[in-house]
Amino acid sequence: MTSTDLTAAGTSSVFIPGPATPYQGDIARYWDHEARPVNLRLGDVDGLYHHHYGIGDIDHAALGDTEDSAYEKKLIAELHRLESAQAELLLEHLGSIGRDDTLVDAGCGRGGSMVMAHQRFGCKVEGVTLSAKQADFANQRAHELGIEDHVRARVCNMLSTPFETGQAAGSWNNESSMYVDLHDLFAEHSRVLQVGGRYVTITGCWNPRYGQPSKWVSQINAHFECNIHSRREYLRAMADNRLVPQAVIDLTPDTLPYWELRATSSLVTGIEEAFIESYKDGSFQYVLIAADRV
Ligand SMILES: C[S@@+](CC[C@H](N)C(=O)[O-])C[C@H]1O[C@@H](n2cnc3c(N)ncnc32)[C@H](O)[C@@H]1O
Ligand SMILES: CC(C)=CCC/C(C)=C/COP(=O)(O)OP(=O)(O)O
Ligand SMILES: [Mg+2]
Repeated sequence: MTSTDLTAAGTSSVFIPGPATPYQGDIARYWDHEARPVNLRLGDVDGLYHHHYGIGDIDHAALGDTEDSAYEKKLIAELHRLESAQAELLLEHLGSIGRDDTLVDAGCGRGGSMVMAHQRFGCKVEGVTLSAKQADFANQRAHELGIEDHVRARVCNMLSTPFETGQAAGSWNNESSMYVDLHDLFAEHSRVLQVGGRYVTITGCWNPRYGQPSKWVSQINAHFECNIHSRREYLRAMADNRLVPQAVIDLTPDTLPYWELRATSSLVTGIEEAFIESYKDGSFQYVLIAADRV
């Protein structure tokens, strides 16, 4: 078995098993090397670093005149505001969470959603990511904010977590479920959640009404080395794992303004067209699913 001793990286002295599969090794490397300005410059706005997209209407008054020398800075702040609004919507769907509760963020990235969850509920938040760089980053931010006793990221496979059965009052995947088999994923959430606990995901999924994944969906998969599932697959895998949907919200119209604004910025990455076109032709959807663990 391969292993990583993260003592030198400052994260933990515990023995961490290597990736469960060669694919997971690819994904760990991908996120270890990720440093796109569209993510870092947005995170620098207020110290919440996200790896997900935005929702909501553009505040044109806040953006002001495109000719203004401060316009680009305002544009970055606006994109960041929309990404944080996305995380707020996800957290809202966790329902009422107490200070003594524990939440699990599966695929936590640099930890922006974890910090927001702690600030909202005062509770413990445990995150897992395949990337040691991301876990270090998230733990460093928690330390800087003085919340390291409540917010912690670990290098760990979300399909096989160290959490106790029934430990969590809530758990979520924020744009991280397209890297795993959904039956395996929901079996693990179902194990970790207490009965009556709440699971929430915000994800991009292909639309069964379109027929099969469109060329745009294939382009997004290739760009991120992920495997986008269909909406039908989500609902089936939840039903098979004691997760009963309470809300299924199509956020596609709410995320389009974010993409159209982002496409005009200097921080474009080249994937904007695929998101805009697939949302418009109906082959791809941005959805929130909130489910009760029964
Ligand atoms: C697009 S990022 C989303 C990050 C975060 N949820 C957010 O909203 O900012 C995808 C994340 O999923 C994580 N991930 C992918 N497969 C994973 C797995 N099998 N176990 C744990 N984390 C995984 C990656 O390491 C990365 O942190
Ligand atoms: C909705 C779908 C299909 C998401 C795929 C997962 C993903 C890579 C999310 C955004 O990460 P990011 O914030 O690092 O990406 P970017 O650099 O494009 O902002
Ligand atoms: Mg991003």
